[in-house]
Amino acid sequence: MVLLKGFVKPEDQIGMVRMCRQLGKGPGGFYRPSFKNGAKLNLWTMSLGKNWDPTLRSYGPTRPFDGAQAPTIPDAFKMIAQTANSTASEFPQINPDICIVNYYTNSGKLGLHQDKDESESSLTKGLPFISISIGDTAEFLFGDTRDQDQATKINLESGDVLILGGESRLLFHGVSHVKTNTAPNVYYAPKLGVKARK
Ligand SMILES: O=C(O)CCC(=O)C(=O)O
Ligand SMILES: [Fe+2]
Repeated sequence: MVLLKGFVKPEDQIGMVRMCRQLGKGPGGFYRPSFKNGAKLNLWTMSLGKNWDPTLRSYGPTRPFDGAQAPTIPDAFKMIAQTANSTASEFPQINPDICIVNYYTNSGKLGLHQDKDESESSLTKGLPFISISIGDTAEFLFGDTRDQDQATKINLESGDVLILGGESRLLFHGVSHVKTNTAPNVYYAPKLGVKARK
């Protein structure tokens, strides 16, 4: 696991927020997904490149509930993710074809989970996912099990990039809470997590 503090320049953070707002309002934009039992997750999400269905736990070109096609991943997002990826030279380099954008309001959170719905070959090669945080600081948990009490806590601040690859690719991770009004600029949204992967 590699954490690049303050990796994304302030002007690029603002550009990403603008782009997410614009894409989020269009077809395939932000929605609040549900668990299998019908309860809603505490975040808004959209998938770029390919749609990730949190209920089916699989990828496809369109999303089942409204038929919307996943918008294309903006080049600027790919560029930032790939530059961060090459900085963490211990991990293989990817050309991301999936980007999931999570938008957390003040009460937003995400339980401990593994990201393991990517292709078999992506997982066995330990291809990294690259997670860019923008906006309010999030308390991020990670560990070897789903046990929240044993997890390590770190703050993900605006502009931080976290890369999980190789041995750390299947770590359990989640967002315990968002620290309201900690973003460096009022223009920024509450926390946005932009995750690029293959
Ligand atoms: O938003 C984040 O920083 C993490 C999100 C996450 O783990 C996921 O979407 O699988
Ligand atoms: Fe995840």
